[in-house]
Amino acid sequence: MKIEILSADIRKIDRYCVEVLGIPEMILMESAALSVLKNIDTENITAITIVCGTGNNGGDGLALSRLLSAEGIETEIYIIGRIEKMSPACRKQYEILKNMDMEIRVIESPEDIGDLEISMGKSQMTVDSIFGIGLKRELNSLYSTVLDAINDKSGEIVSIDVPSGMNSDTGRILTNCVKANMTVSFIGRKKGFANMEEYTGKVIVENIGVSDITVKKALGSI
Ligand SMILES: NC(=O)C1=CN([C@@H]2O[C@H](COP(=O)(O)OP(=O)(O)OC[C@H]3O[C@@H](n4cnc5c(N)ncnc54)[C@H](OP(=O)(O)O)[C@@H]3O)[C@@H](O)[C@H]2O)[C@H](O)CC1
Ligand SMILES: [K+]
Repeated sequence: MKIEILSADIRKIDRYCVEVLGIPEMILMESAALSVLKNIDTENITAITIVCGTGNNGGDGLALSRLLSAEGIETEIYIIGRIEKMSPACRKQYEILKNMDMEIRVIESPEDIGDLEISMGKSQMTVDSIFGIGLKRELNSLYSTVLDAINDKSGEIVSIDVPSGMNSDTGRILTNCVKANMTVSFIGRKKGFANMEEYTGKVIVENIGVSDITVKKALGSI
């Protein structure tokens, strides 16, 4: 889509895909993860740290971790926040990784970010999948500390859908924000990205298998 899009529109499109077209949420998530993978130079990267939240943006990151590890890339996976808070799709991705015996470290307190800092320092890339279009309110010290650490310790940074810390509708920074080299955003360029390249880096829009006609139907414009 060439238009700039609001989170409310993305939610309508999501609902339309799931409830009217019958596309399972997990399929949309897999498409999202595959579209991020497509934009990562897997030939030249050996280690990636993936930092996930507990919503569906985090679920995208967990799905991507599985795809990256299948490519032979060393993945260091972190979840920020409490497991009990996970959205159903994020939890499902978490359970799949657990069934695969993949190591996942959970950080619930800003004092516990030591391993994460070491992982990001050793990796060539950090994937930011903490918050997408679902970010609300100012960040607490756990999240603001982690976002600062991502900016300080990472090599290249790729944000999934939205650089974490930014309101995707307005571009407002809630406390602080990841400064990505690249943001792979889904379905449409988010309205809040205008003049925010310092945080988004290069923006790539991927359709995740949702056509322009589906978008128009979902939004009631045809
Ligand atoms: N059609 C699509 O584009 C698809 C997008 N996908 C991905 O899904 C996310 C949106 O997922 P959602 O679960 O709605 O939202 P987020 O993951 O961005 O965030 C929700 C969680 O974050 C918590 N939250 C929000 N603000 C804060 C804050 N300031 N501090 C701490 N925690 C916060 C929120 O908790 P609440 O307490 O507020 O309920 C949630 O736990 C989209 O961006 C894409 O990446 C799909 O995967 C595919 C389809
Ligand atoms: K993100």
